[in-house]
Amino acid sequence: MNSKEIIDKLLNGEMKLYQVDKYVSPKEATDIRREFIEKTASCELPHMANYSLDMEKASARNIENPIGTIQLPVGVAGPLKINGDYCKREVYVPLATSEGALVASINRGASTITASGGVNAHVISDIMTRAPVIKTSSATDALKIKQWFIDNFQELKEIAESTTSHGKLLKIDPILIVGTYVYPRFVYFTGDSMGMNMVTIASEKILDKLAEETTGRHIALSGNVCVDKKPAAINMIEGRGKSIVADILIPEEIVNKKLKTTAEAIEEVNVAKNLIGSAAAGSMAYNAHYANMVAAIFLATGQDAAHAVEGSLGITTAENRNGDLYFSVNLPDVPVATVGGGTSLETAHEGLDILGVAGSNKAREFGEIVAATVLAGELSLVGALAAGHLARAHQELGRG
Ligand SMILES: CC(C)(COP(=O)([O-])OP(=O)([O-])OC[C@H]1O[C@@H](n2cnc3c(N)ncnc32)[C@H](O)[C@@H]1OP(=O)([O-])[O-])[C@@H](O)C(=O)NCCC(=O)NCCSC(=O)C[C@@](C)(O)CC(=O)[O-]
Ligand SMILES: NC(=O)C1=CN([C@@H]2O[C@H](COP(=O)(O)OP(=O)(O)OC[C@H]3O[C@@H](n4cnc5c(N)ncnc54)[C@H](OP(=O)(O)O)[C@@H]3O)[C@@H](O)[C@H]2O)C=CC1
Repeated sequence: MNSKEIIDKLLNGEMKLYQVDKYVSPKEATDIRREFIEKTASCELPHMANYSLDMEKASARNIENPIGTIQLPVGVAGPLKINGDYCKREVYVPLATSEGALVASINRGASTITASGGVNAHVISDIMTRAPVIKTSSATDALKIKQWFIDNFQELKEIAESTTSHGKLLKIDPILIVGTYVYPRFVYFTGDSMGMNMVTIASEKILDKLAEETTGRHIALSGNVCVDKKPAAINMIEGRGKSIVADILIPEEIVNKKLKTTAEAIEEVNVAKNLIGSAAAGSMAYNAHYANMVAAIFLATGQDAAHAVEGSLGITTAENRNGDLYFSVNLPDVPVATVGGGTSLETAHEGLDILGVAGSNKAREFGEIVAATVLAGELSLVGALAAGHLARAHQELGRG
């Protein structure tokens, strides 16, 4: 069948968009679907058509019904000096965004940090979670299922780990009970992958065993106690992905020169805005804009963009120490990968290459870089608010 015949079949409803791949190569299928959309939406898509990415590879594992790619500008911030447990060097950070002033802001934070000797960063927890929901007939039965998980942990660990050569089931904790429903939170180590496919496959095996040995009926493989891609207190407290803390002491003269303000003013803004303002609003993110830095790095390096929701959680602290500024960011929930998922898409791999963290044994180093970048952007924005420069900056850089 040639492309004209396929488009005719698509237009008259005889073929579905995802069936095009059966007749032509992934690249041709992409072109045909795009042409079909151009016809049905009466528009032209020359920019989505223009890409260098290997669509055959992408359509095998990253995308269904592809019609092309989108492009976002990528800027860099740096040099950013990091004194981490895994990352001990200066980096230039790739950032994909369309928000004018954001890269400038992170760059200013990086400049402030590097002039101050670097930012400290520590990964304090490294896990990925999946929590199914299981239905029982009574709270008493629910407690029995909870006990079954506790009593059989070693065997369940072996079952889960039989599905992966890198994943490890660390614990099942907490096991929540709500009436007749049981929510065991399976906590895994997933190596350098973000791990959601890995832990989902492993957890399903555990549920097969549950079905064989108990009367519990699993209703859904994800019962929302994981908590994946939603903001949640359990993730803030227990952690998810990498939990990371980064901090720095910035000398008074550098605060004055680079941020055009004082430690006292920054402390005041942080308390009034990030702590009290967030509490008054019922926000779960006691910070100014972690999501900005997390989303921009995630887009540049092939992370799952929806996880920016989780990366937005966390608390910023700022202290005036006799004119010097102590500043910290605390990120409990940053799911990152240097293998798997979208990390092998060509531009994503290049983004990881800029940071020197593509491939195995790099995920914690990457986590520290994310946290250091978050500190850079957070510091600059809180500094701009303290100096009264926010509107001016966006007037100049966001409306050029
Ligand atoms: C815009 C600045 C940086 C100007 O800051 P400045 O101090 O007036 O600029 P400067 O010309 O004196 O330069 C200082 C440093 O900024 C950097 N810099 C300066 N200009 C550029 C540029 N064009 N390109 C790249 N880097 C730039 C550069 O690092 C430079 O230092 P150097 O390296 O030369 O020693 C500052 O005013 C700023 O950071 N403002 C805050 C902007 C910001 O953080 N926006 C984030 C988005 S806001 C948002 O989305 C969330 C929000 C606000 O709604 C959340 C909430 O509710 O809080
Ligand atoms: N399934 C779901 O419910 C959800 C899926 N996702 C998607 O899941 C994807 C991410 O899942 P994820 O499991 O990370 O990725 P992949 O499904 O891409 O799997 C990555 C695999 O890489 C292998 N691997 C090779 N080297 C390493 C290493 N050094 N460390 C760890 N693993 C290694 C592992 O194989 P082995 O296991 O054999 O050791 C691992 O399973 C993303 O595309 C994301 O969008 C997101 C949210 C939910």
